[in-house]
Amino acid sequence: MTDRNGRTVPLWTESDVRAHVRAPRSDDDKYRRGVVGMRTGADAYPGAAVLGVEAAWRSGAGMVRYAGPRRAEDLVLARRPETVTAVGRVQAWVLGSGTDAATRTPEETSVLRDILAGDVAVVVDAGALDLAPEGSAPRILTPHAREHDRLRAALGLAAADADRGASVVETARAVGAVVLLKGARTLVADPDGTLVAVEAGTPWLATAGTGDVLAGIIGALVAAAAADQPRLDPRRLAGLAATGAWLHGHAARRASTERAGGPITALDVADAVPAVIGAVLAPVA
Ligand SMILES: NC(=O)C1=CN([C@@H]2O[C@H](COP(=O)(O)OP(=O)(O)OC[C@H]3O[C@@H](n4cnc5c(N)ncnc54)[C@H](O)[C@@H]3O)[C@@H](O)[C@H]2O)[C@@H](O)CC1
Ligand SMILES: Nc1ncnc2c1ncn2[C@@H]1O[C@H](COP(=O)(O)OP(=O)(O)O)[C@@H](O)[C@H]1O
Repeated sequence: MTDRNGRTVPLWTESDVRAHVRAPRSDDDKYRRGVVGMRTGADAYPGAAVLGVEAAWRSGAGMVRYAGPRRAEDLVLARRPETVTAVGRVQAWVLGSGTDAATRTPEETSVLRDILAGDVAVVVDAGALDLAPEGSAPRILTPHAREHDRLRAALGLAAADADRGASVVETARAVGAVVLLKGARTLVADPDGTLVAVEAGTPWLATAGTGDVLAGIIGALVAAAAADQPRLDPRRLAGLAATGAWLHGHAARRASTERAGGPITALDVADAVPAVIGAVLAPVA
């Protein structure tokens, strides 16, 4: 795929995806499959917690641990009683979906800072993006265009211009983390300047909560990879992020196809993820 400046930006393919999805094994237990920890959802947006947790389960997590406000926790457990609300070890974190930095408590800010200063890989979304620049943990940031511009402003960079690819590479370098810029064409840059594009979705994806689902999918992929190999380098994290976007887009297409090409909701996307993963992992004849 050639961008508007004549550069070639590789498109993420199904065989790239296959190399980043961990197939379950007979010697697995739930911890070997990877545990995702999620601090998402707020009283204003409790549904985002449900969407992300659902997506992480549907993407093959061995366990999902959830921590958030009481109302969000109740909704998560009503939808997914499998979810564990006790504190414990995780192989990947998802922070920020359905939260707002402006209303975050100092206690929550302190917990997020500690996670972002740790060794466990973190997917940083929505209301936690303001804390991402100060983090040292391996990080995947998942902004949409407005969030990307806010992040760039915090980094002292001008708003992204029409050359989205150059902008997202610049952001990834400045923040020292993988940046996944959402859109009809999702771009993933690592801090070394490698850029890939994911074109997998449908315009029906432009509906509330699909970004929360994407964060949950990526969290499960990172946890599975980290359960095998705890130290994931930025190139690997970028591959896992691109894989998440590919699965998400194909799940959306599948969900729409099941509805005669009609509209979908965010939960429909999460529901369709297992069939997409199954097809990717199916032995090629
Ligand atoms: N079910 C849920 O709980 C959901 C929670 N969400 C969470 O909601 C939070 C905010 O995300 P956003 O992407 O909205 O944040 P943004 O701050 O990027 O977007 C809000 C912007 O949209 C503008 N806007 C609001 N309503 C509009 C309208 N009707 N027409 C045109 N412009 C309008 C506002 O002026 C503001 O500038 C995040 O934490 C996100 O994760 C969203 O994912 C949606 C679903
Ligand atoms: N026009 C579009 N075509 C295809 N995919 C889109 C389009 N617009 C948005 N998306 C995808 O939908 C998702 C929306 O995420 P986000 O903006 O974070 O929504 P929310 O905050 O409501 O969860 C992203 O994965 C993005 O790539």
